[in-house]
Amino acid sequence: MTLLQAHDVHLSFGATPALRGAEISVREGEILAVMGPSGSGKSTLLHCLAGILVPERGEVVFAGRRVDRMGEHERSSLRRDTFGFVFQFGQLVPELNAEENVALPLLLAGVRRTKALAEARTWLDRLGLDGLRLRTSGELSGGQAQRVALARGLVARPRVLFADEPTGALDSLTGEQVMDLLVSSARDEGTTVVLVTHEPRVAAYADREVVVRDGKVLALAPEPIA
Ligand SMILES: Nc1ncnc2c1ncn2[C@@H]1O[C@H](COP(=O)(O)OP(=O)(O)OP(=O)(O)O)[C@@H](O)[C@H]1O
Repeated sequence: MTLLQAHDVHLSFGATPALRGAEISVREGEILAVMGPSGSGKSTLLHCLAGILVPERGEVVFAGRRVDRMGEHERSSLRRDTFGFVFQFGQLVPELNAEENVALPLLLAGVRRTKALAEARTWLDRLGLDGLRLRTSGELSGGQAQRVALARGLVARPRVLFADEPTGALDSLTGEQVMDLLVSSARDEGTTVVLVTHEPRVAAYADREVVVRDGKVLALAPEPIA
């Protein structure tokens, strides 16, 4: 079943067209990799799907709801309550420790602090970070910080996890560890994942790949079975 869809989406930044009639369908529970060269429009497409940006033309539909027609308040509730995010550079709040960073989405959703922190600890344990829960981002390695960011992206049990180059700042071994955790956690939780990456090794973790080129989405045929 299709959970999230963009149809004929156009968006420009000034004179620069970033999306020019993008079409994409994301099925419930799948891990979809969005590939393509630098500047092709991958991040802009992710931002439109996630209700961060509003297209100038076209439709974005999540679970039957027109995201492109929502006001800022409704889109921000959707992002907070239904979507999770992991970005390239973790973007942890530097003043907070790992446990508090992970608890943030729950606190923003109104969950009591003790409950939110307990849930955060569960996720830190799951991602092998139990010894690091009181460290701030400055006291974590890049891979550890990105695992904390992953825990934060998943803690509120989002329907869709948007991951924009989640391993882009990591060496390849650390990147693979983060992808292993991302994929296994998403599968366990039944979370749908939209993964933007330009690395084929990262895209190989996905169930399906599409390529963005010049603001349009090209679907790839499935690999023939050898
Ligand atoms: N906030 C912005 N202001 C101006 N131009 C932008 C902005 N965001 C993106 N663009 C432009 O829109 C086009 C698409 O950018 P986008 O970031 O979506 O591509 P991308 O495929 O994700 O690239 P990369 O892999 O390098 O991150 C590019 O030409 C980019 O320079």
